[in-house]
Amino acid sequence: MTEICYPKSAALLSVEQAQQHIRQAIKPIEQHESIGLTEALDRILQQSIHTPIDIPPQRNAAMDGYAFASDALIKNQATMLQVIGTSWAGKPFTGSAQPNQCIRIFTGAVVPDFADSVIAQEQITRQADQITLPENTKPFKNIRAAGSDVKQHERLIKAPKKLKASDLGLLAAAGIDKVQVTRRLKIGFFSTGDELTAIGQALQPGQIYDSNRYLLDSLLKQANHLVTDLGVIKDDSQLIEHTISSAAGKFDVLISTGGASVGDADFIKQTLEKCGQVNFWKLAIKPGKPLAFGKIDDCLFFGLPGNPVAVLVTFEKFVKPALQQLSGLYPTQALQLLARCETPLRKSPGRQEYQRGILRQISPGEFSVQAAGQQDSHQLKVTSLANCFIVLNSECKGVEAGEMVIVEPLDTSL
Ligand SMILES: Nc1nc2c(c(=O)[nH]1)N[C@H]1C(S)=C(S)[C@@H](COP(=O)(O)OP(=O)(O)OC[C@H]3O[C@@H](n4cnc5c(N)ncnc54)[C@H](O)[C@@H]3O)O[C@H]1N2
Ligand code: MOO
Repeated sequence: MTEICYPKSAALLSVEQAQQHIRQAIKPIEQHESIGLTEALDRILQQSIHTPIDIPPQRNAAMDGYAFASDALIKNQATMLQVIGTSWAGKPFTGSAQPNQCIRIFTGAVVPDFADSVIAQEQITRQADQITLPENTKPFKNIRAAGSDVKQHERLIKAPKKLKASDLGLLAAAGIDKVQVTRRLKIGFFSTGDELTAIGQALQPGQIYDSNRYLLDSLLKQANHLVTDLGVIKDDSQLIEHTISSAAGKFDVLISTGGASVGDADFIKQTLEKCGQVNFWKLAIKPGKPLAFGKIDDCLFFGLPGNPVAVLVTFEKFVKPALQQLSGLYPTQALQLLARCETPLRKSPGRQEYQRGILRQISPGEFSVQAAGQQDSHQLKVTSLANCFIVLNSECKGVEAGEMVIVEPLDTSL
């Protein structure tokens, strides 16, 4: 009988080492395009923007009331003024006024040059065209100066930045209708596995539904990504090689799931080696150990493990920051909080674990967490229940109930 000797695992790269390898391998995309504001949400701004005008462009009222010159105020006495006109928002008052005159004014309306103060209507009494300002009325109130938000030529937004709703509001306030953004990242992804069946079809013995493709598709859905689903590829080294080599030239990033480990039907790592280069394979992370990362020419390749929870974790920790960097952003770190762990957590030393947890806010700034359920890497229901990762470093040998742990929220509202 021939004895088979399986190679033992070499030392595993840490999460931080792997992230560093990825950062070093990435050259941000330099091509950009000009797009309209309505298309720009979540796109990556490539060129800093300065405002061509003051915002607000003119001095205007912060309250509905009356605009007057403070010289008219009589110390320790009520002041009577005559109302001689109105400044509406969008229809300024164009006349002039004597010192004892004022105008009716509305929030946002231009304050005419003669006036330096606005009083809210609730504070005065009015009879016909006469108003009475109470004694000790304060001057210079309720006027927003031109440029009090942003001065002309000041920088509005520094690139690179992923544009959010308030950025677009700010750009619109400056009258800017177009922005220079990084072109969309072209991302292709596929599943590997003979056992995979598309949803909508009946399962045959030994088959499972291909959940990874839906998970990955959802993780990738973003305004900045042009995503192509390349389907399911059988566990056949030639088919996998053909898929990778023919797709690499068309995408900035290729992502596969499954076939990343050491089984006889796992071909991802060796195919990547054949078609391009493997930067690393196998990490001290759980789940996600057999992640393979490399390049085929300029195309980044992520061979994610097949287990669905490993797909989620490796996407969050490695693919997401890589996509940010590729599109010109600085990769963001996950927000980490300290929470009291309500349940004991089992863990063996050796790999950094991202256990799935349920995080609760007890009071502002005070959190508790519990395991969302069992922690096997095929368990999607527990992952669906979870709203955070509980991060346990590789030396950790388990957690007692009541200990403080680091958590990374997956949802922004608890
Ligand atoms: N002898 C060893 N075996 C395994 C090791 C190891 O170090 N030595 N590592 C384990 C770890 S950790 C993981 S994770 C898995 C990853 O293996 P692969 O990337 O090769 O993935 P597969 O074997 O193809 O599949 C694993 C698991 O996931 C299911 N799967 C695959 N694709 C999908 C999909 N698209 N949708 C839903 N589920 C999918 C598949 O049926 C398997 O159950 O290897 C361990 N083994
Ligand atoms: O580390 Mo694997 O990714 O057990 O699931």
